[in-house]
Amino acid sequence: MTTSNDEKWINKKISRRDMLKLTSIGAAGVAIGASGFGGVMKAMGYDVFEPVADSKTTINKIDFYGRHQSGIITPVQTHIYFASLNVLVTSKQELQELFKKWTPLVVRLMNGELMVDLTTNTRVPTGDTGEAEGLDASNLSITFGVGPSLFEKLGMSHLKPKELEDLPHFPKDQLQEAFTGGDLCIQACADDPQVAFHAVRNLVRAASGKVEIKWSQAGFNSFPATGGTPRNLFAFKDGTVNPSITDAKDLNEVVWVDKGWLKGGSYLVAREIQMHLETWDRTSLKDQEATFGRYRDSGAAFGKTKEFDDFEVEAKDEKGEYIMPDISHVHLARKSGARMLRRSYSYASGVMTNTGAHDAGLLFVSFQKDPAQFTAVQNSLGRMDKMNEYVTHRGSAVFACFPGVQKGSYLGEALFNAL
Ligand SMILES: C=CC1=C(C)c2cc3[nH]c(cc4nc(cc5[nH]c(cc1n2)c(C)c5CCC(=O)O)C(CCC(=O)O)=C4C)c(C)c3C=C
Ligand SMILES: [Fe+2]
Repeated sequence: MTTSNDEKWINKKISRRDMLKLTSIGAAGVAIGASGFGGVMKAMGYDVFEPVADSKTTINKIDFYGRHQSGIITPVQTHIYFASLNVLVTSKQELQELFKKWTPLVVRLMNGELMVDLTTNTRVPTGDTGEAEGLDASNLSITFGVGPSLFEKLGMSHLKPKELEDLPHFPKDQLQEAFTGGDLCIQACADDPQVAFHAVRNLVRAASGKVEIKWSQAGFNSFPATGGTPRNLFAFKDGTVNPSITDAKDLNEVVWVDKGWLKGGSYLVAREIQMHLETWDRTSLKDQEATFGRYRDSGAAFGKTKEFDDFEVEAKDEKGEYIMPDISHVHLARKSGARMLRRSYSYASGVMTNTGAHDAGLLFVSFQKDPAQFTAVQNSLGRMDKMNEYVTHRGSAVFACFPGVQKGSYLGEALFNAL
């Protein structure tokens, strides 16, 4: 690390007297060689941020640094561990310190490394909980967002983007506090469930006393051996119509925020949606297909043969009836005219104790440049969506996900610089 980099990350203002002290230490050449300028600053009580680089040798690794955070246009991994957190810190400065602390830890986790180097002292708790030892980086991505409630809590309301509001109540919502809201989110996705869980567990542990988990959800996606779109727990291909993650123009139109401190970031909507599998399993295949307006096996839209064949939502048959039923999920979603990048995961969390039914469903996750895009689609689905018979929305949250981090910077820097 260079001296100029170190200097950039000094939290407190350095007084002239302190600077003189430092200069004399430097002149005397004491200890600086071993620990560097950063070490000296730390010893003097200054909080110094030490960046960690993306590893060039780790296999199955997603880069941390870049224009955008990982986990948004990263190819979808097989597992998610999503945590919504409330902050216990009471000042912006403490929150900034937390993100400075988290940043190098996140790079290490995404490098497939332990959070901290192992100690041989068995008398103290270990710095890393250890369950990811021997596992590779597993394409771990970690995405941080801030929720509307954070801004008022920490006296930063003037910096809350006007788009960042709790989602409105939708007609069929049965939201439970236990799956709703949160000041911050950590979305960890990986091709190994333990790697994703380990990341969240250790980041929360490193923030002990500063954050608490409000709600969390583990999820999975299974990809066909030959590749392609995963199927949800209703057995339908889910994620067919999505912006291409390599089409920069489309992503700028649909996903990336282009103004203010959030420029290069995106809004994440999370919906915990229970799927009533027992009811679905009693439904004929014909009705199941009519629910989506797509064929189950091929994933093609009604009247088409291949999954990605384009369709005209208003197209009618010779009897003058819509080819894609007008109350089907896809018809209504498409008709809204709004677009989003969906990145959802199935979950199966045991049994509903009151009914004995599966507690299973979809952790719906979408990214968009404005949460209004989600609201437009959900309003279009409204009370009409034929899928409503089979699902219950029980959780909802929205977060502004920071732009990407450049080496030497830290998560959320643009927000804190705007303070
Ligand atoms: C408000 C946004 C959406 C919610 C909530 C939602 C829930 C949900 N969806 C499925 C299954 C499928 N959805 C499909 C397509 C689709 N869904 C949305 C939006 C929401 N879905 C959009 C924008 C689209 C694409 C519409 C289009 O333009 O074609 C499909 C079809 C295949 C696909 O394109 O992915 C399925 C299947 C479930 C099970 C669910 C909640 C549990
Ligand atoms: Fe959908």
